[in-house]
Amino acid sequence: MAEIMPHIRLSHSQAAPYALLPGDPARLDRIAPYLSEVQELAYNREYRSIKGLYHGVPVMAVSTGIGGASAAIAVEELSRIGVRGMIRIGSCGALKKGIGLGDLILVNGAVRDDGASSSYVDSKYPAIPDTGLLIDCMESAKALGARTHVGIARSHDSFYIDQEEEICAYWAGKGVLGSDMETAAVFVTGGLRGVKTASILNTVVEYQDELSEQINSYTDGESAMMRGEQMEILTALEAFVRMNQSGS
Ligand SMILES: O=P(O)(O)O[C@H]1O[C@H](CO)[C@@H](O)[C@H]1O
Ligand SMILES: O=c1cc[nH]c(=O)[nH]1
Repeated sequence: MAEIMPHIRLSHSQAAPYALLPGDPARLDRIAPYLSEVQELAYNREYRSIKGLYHGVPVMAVSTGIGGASAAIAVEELSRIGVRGMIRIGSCGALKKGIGLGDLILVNGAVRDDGASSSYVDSKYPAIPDTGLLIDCMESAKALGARTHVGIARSHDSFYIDQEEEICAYWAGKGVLGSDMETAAVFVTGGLRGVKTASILNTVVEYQDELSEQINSYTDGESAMMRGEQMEILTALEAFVRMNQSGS
């Protein structure tokens, strides 16, 4: 019998070549309408998974929970069952004025301020996406008319440390566009395991706005943030179509 991975609770026979990686399991409900022949696969801890077709291309969506540690487990176990392309579709806080709610950040490198990527490899190893998959994302976002910014994100492990504001100001001063918690771990584990990865982040907090207030209004269906989420889902799905067409 095919080996079932201990955390995602999936085996090789259930895999698709491509996977969307949202943090939040609830985001799968908003991905499913874009797919046909949708199957619910598994739900263990933070790892919920579905599979379907997007324009005939088999795609999974697997939630990774909050933080690099659980995201790295997802990348590991998905690569072991044969997934070759993974795109994180997450939310982020902007670190630059002018990046508005619902704008997408297409990450071309991540500051490794998380613990998980450091457990894997020395911090001199770069947290970068697959170049071809990033280009596929950039072209897809442009074709869809999404508001995008291409640049660096900072992946961190906690919202609530005492120096949070100073740390954000420091990285903003270095030209970093936004903060999330998983991109660095996804890029580093993907790079080490030979998986093509990318990360698209939907802005849910503008720079220097009140964090908890905006995260609380994130589920408002009418909001720019929800349109941003729809755009990141479609951008990633279209990028997988391009990746599939190029045979990579
Ligand atoms: O919206 P998701 O993908 O969960 O991503 C962001 O939201 C969570 C924090 O609120 C962290 O996981 C962060 O990276
Ligand atoms: O500011 C934010 C918002 C979402 N996710 C983060 O990691 N930071």
